[in-house]
Amino acid sequence: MERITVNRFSFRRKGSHKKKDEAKENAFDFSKMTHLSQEEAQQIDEELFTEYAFSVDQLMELAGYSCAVAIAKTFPLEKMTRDSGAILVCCGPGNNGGDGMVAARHLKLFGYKPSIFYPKRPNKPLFQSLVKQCEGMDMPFLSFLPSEASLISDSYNLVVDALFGFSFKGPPRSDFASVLETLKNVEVPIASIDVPSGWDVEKGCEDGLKPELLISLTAPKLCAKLFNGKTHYLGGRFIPKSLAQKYELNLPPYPGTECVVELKSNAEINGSD
Ligand SMILES: NC(=O)C1=CN([C@@H]2O[C@H](COP(=O)(O)OP(=O)(O)OC[C@H]3O[C@@H](n4cnc5c(N)ncnc54)[C@H](OP(=O)(O)O)[C@@H]3O)[C@@H](O)[C@H]2O)[C@@H](O)CC1
Ligand SMILES: [K+]
Repeated sequence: MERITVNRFSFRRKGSHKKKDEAKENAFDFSKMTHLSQEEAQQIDEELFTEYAFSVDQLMELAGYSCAVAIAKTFPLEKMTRDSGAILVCCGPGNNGGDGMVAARHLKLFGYKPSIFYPKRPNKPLFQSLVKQCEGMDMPFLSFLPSEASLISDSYNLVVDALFGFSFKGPPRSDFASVLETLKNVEVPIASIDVPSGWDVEKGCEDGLKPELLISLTAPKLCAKLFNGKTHYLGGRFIPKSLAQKYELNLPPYPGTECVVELKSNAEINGSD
């Protein structure tokens, strides 16, 4: 490795870090990547709060930010054709919905035009603040979701699915069943946060949503083995090394200071591409 010495300090020559990261990524065996069960995902989440004393809003901010970055990398603003970057962010009643509002806030700062559909709001300060932040940044909240999928496809470039994450237990109850049915029929791409909503966290769902982008947080869940969309990112770069070792998480390294890392598609992993 080439080093330059300036006074007493020694620096790696610019670019050598990048090459090292790329080499590590290339060396990663995706066929051995960790996929979490629902219970493991919930246990890790719980430990982050209890053993490591993180607060929910800290992790939600990092999770949502990484989703916004993955979305912007996959669907660049300048390629969007409808209403200069209009996107629809659908948020559910749990923390997955919270990630969705954080992602919406960052996407707005990146120049997109998010509208939010948030039909079931928990009566908790965290979620009330997230709503207030989004309203304060001029993001409209839809009072209902058009039941005709074509109205959504005509108005938005992308739907962000932040309805349910790793705590979903199917089948979807009536209030959200119709929302999921509508989203199944939209023709614009869907970006799902952590788990495609309506999918069983471990077994997936054959006739469920078919997102084009999936952003797995912490680690892919078992259902991600059935994800056939174009792009898969890992985000939520907040896992302490000791926790990763305890759960034997085998995940590709994040490049440099990036908050997301792109994962190989299942077709590439299984060699059918
Ligand atoms: N460590 C990490 O990686 C971090 C992850 N984070 C994020 O948190 C997400 C997990 O969040 P979560 O645990 O709050 O649950 P989530 O999946 O949003 O949904 C629960 C809600 O759904 C409801 N519900 C369930 N089944 C239903 C059904 N069949 N039909 C209808 N409703 C149903 C359920 O209702 P209940 O059954 O309680 O009445 C409850 O209201 C995770 O995926 C990631 O996005 C980050 O924010 C922080 C760090
Ligand atoms: K989701």
